[in-house]
This record gives sequence, C-alpha cells and structure tokens, in this order.
Amino acid sequence: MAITLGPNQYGKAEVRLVTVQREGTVHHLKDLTVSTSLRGDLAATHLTGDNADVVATDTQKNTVYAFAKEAPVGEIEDFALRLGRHFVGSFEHITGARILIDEHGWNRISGHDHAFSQAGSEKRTTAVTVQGDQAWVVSGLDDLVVLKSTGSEFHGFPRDEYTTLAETNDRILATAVTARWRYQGDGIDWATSHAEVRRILLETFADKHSLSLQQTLYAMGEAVLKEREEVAEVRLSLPNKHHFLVDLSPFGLKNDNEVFYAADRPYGLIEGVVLRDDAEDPGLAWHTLAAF
Ligand SMILES: O=c1[nH]c(=O)c2[nH]c(=O)[nH]c2[nH]1
Repeated sequence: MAITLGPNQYGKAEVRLVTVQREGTVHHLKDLTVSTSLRGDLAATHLTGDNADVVATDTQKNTVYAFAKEAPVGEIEDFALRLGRHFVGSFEHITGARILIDEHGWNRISGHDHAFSQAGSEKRTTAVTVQGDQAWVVSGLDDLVVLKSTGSEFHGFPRDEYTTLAETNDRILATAVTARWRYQGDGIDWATSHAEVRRILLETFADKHSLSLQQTLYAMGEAVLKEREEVAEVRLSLPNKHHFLVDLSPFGLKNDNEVFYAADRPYGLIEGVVLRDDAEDPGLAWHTLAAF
C-alpha cells in the first residue's frame, strides 16, 4: 500500500488588525480579521520535518502587521493582493497563497473626530487566491439582516401527510444575507463595486414581489450580474428567518397578520449560484475560491 501526501496548505488564521490613520485630529479606523494560507512544495516538512521551506506562520502574522504600517491598508482586496503576491514572489517553494480578510465596520459618532460605534454584525469579506502570477478575487458580505413585512407569498407546494404549513399570500420575509461574488478582469474600484453590489442586493430584496425565497435569491443574483459587468458569478446563502403568526384564538383575539413569533431555529436555508454562461473559467474549482 502506497501512502502519499495530498493537498495541503498552512498559515495564520484570524490575525486581528486594527489601524488608526490620522489626518490631524480626524482619525480613520480599519478593523480587519486576516487569515493567510500558503501552498507549494511543502512535502519535506510533512515527511521528514525539514522546515527549510516553511515560512513560519508567526512570520506570516508579522508580515500582516508590518504591511499595515508600511503603506495604508486601503481596500481589503488590495491589501490581500499585496500580501498574497509578496508570499508567492518572495519564497521559491511557495507557489500559491490564499488570503481571507473580513472587515468589521465602524461608524463615526456624529460630530466626533475619533469616536466610533460598531456598525453591527455585517462584515465585508474578500478571499484572494494567488497562484503563480495569476490572482482571483472573491468578495462578499456576511450577515446583512433584512426584513420585508409584506410583498412575500408562499403557496402551491406539495401537501402530504406530513404537511402542516399553511399557504400564505402575505407573510414576513426575513433573512441574513451571506453573499460572495467572483470578479473578472482587473483595475476594479473595489469600494464602489462593493457598495453597488450591496445596494443592488438590498433594492432587489425590497422591490421583488416574492413567491419564494428561492425566487428572491435568483432575482438578487441576476440583478447584480445585469448591472455589474465586473462580476462573473454570485453565490447567495439565505436563511429563511421564519416569523410565525401567533394563534391568539385562545384569548378570544383575532390575529390580522400583526403578531408574530420570530423563531431562531430551525430555519430554512436557501442557497444558490447565479452565473453568466460566458464567464471566463478561473481555472480553479470555485469551491476552492469561495468561503462557502
Ligand atoms: O420561500 C420559501 N421557500 C421554501 O422552500 C419554504 N419551505 C417552507 O417551509 N417555507 C418556505 N419558504
């Protein structure tokens, strides 16, 4: 029986980095979680413990902090590309790098130069893969919580002996959007593109009269691809945050779609990919690029 080493990568996970950029008394904050993974010819350390080609994960962490000092971090996509290209360009045996960055948002407290309130649970994300002299950027957002209190129906589904769900022509639709979109081309204005994709996702969720969350998912992805030519593919993961009508009849009360029980689990989980059929193939399986 022959045993061989399969695919492997290694790095420092979840380096917490906060930078303060000062413009006189006005401060600008960046709050990031950075994960680095390096790939390449790393058989020796696995097979014999020879670490001659192992860029220590501690060095990877230090590089993140040093790079944040040497030049402004800027957009997370640019910072991830700088880091990935550095590792692949500086060490002969490192042929690939994958850099994941989550950005935690802070809002300036109105009228204050250097005081901030946390924006909430939403995160901006990027996953950059550098392989030799090629690079792929998959950006996204996590936990964008949205709700519409009408404009959503769900009916026409099959009924069997286990079906109790009532058909509805008017329900609350709520979800926490996780989105990933793969870029094609380069010279992209990352900040504008992110803001526009986010706006399109929100507007489509709000505007689209929904017959199912699946229909809403497709409409959201389709709208992004129609408006943003730099995006090749959109992945969405949409938990259906159920709001059930409370039965008020024991109290002699009618519930005219006004009082709901917000269940936290279980939840429906609706996931899908919307893509251009003429999108260039990144040459790597998408699942190796995406965070889900
Ligand atoms: O939009 C929905 N899609 C479903 O697949 C589903 N299943 C369910 O019980 N409720 C819903 N809602």
